[in-house]
Amino acid sequence: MELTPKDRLAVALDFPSAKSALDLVDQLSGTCQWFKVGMELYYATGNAFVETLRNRGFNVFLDLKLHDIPNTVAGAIRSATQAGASLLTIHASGGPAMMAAATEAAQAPDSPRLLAVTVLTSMDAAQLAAIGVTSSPADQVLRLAKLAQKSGINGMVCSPEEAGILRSELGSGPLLVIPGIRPAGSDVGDQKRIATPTIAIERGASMLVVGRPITRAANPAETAESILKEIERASGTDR
Ligand SMILES: O=C(O)c1cc(=O)[nH]c(=O)n1[C@@H]1O[C@H](COP(=O)(O)O)[C@@H](O)[C@H]1O
Repeated sequence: MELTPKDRLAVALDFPSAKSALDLVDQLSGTCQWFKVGMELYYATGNAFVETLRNRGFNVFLDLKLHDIPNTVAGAIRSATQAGASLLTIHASGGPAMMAAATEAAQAPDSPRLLAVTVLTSMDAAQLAAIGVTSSPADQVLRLAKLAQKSGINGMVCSPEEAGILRSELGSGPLLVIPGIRPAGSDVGDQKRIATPTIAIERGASMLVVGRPITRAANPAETAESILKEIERASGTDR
């Protein structure tokens, strides 16, 4: 996937209705090219909202984080494909059989490209230990990312902390999509493994996912513009 600087920022539309999401989209149109539709908005609006964004010329990242038995995930991917999203997330922790079934279900030319979510950026070592994972977040991310790659999934979601290790271990092929982005001085909120846009890009991120630092900013378009400038500066020095 060829990425222009504008393609390297996806704004997370974590809103409860089409109206509130479109209010923000209107403010960002002209600045941003990619929007992420996650569970909150998708459960409220379904494929219709994805189609609305497509009709306005935007690229859609459908973040459904599918995690179920292989047959169910494959069916969900076929249903979601009808919406016209370019990217779709599944949980790598669903395991290799689930990821293989997902790959198989996303072979149509109009299928979204799949991204395997490794370890949520809201989790730290203590949260992982609480669910019985005693590896460090970085080791667990790498394990899941390698499994995803073997299952035919060539895009991963991880935190900025692991972007560098995944880029060096997996090579230049995978699309590394990085949430947990916090421009200097912004609220951390519920995120645990975070970094600035510059650090994430320098570590090899393909695309950054930014929600609240933009959607809750006093001037979302200005904030998005300054993040895009930061991405451009950082990519100029790195890739
Ligand atoms: O798959 C994701 O996009 C995702 C994975 C992850 O590990 N962490 C994570 O925060 N996200 C999403 O990225 C966005 C981050 O939002 P902010 O924390 O508001 O910037 C949210 O929409 C999350 O659902």
